[in-house]
Amino acid sequence: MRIDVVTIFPGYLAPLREALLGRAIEAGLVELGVHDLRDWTHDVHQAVDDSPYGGGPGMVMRPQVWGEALDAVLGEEPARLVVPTPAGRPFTQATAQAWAAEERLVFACGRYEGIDQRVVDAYADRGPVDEVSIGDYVLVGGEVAVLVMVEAVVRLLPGVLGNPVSAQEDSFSDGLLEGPAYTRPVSWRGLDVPDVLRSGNHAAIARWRRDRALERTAARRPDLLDALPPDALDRADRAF
Ligand SMILES: COc1cc(COC(=O)c2cn[nH]c2)cc(-c2cccnc2)c1
Repeated sequence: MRIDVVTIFPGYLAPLREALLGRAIEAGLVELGVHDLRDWTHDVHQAVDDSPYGGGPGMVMRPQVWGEALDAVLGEEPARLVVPTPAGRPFTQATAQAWAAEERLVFACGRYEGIDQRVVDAYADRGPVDEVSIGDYVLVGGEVAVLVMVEAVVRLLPGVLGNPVSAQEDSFSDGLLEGPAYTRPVSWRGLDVPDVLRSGNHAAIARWRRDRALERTAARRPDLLDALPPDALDRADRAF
């Protein structure tokens, strides 16, 4: 997979070259290109924004600069263009799973009040364009959202995670939140590891873990329970 990011703050994307993701890049599992949007400006001020038509607060990013940058970065290769924005569709584990199958992802990091809508419109007939949100809050720019989405996607690529099974057993992969996890020591500050986890009874352990996941999901994310397909919960599950 090749990932390109266009931003006015390339340094914001430096963490992508650290640790697990950095090793995936070094191992050739993923290629990463980070591009400075200002490289496609031609004026002495390297202006990337301008006042919004119709008035209103803040500035809007200019279409011409983005057009030259994305033409150059996208080239002729097909790619999914992703624009992080509070106004986007929710980015979920399902989105990450789908994008992990893509050959190319190109991320456009907006700042100010956003990017002139014609940029999204102009590229919509060249290939898939996704305006996506990582949550219901407003950031100053899309760069942090790109760090989140790239990590969620790249960890799913074959060979990136040491133990791939954990990608399948992720939170959300069975539609529920993960329950509590424990490790040594068995007693810590007067708090003990639940006995069942040390019983060696794998059926009881699986039941206990499922019950804790259902309990946590009902308490913290009832919306996820409502979204489960009807056959997802068996009779023992319905005890919750
Ligand atoms: C491309 O257009 C954007 C992008 C961003 C950065 O992304 C996020 O904030 C985000 C992404 N997922 N959840 C939040 C922010 C604005 C923005 C700023 C101020 C007022 N209104 C909108 C616009």
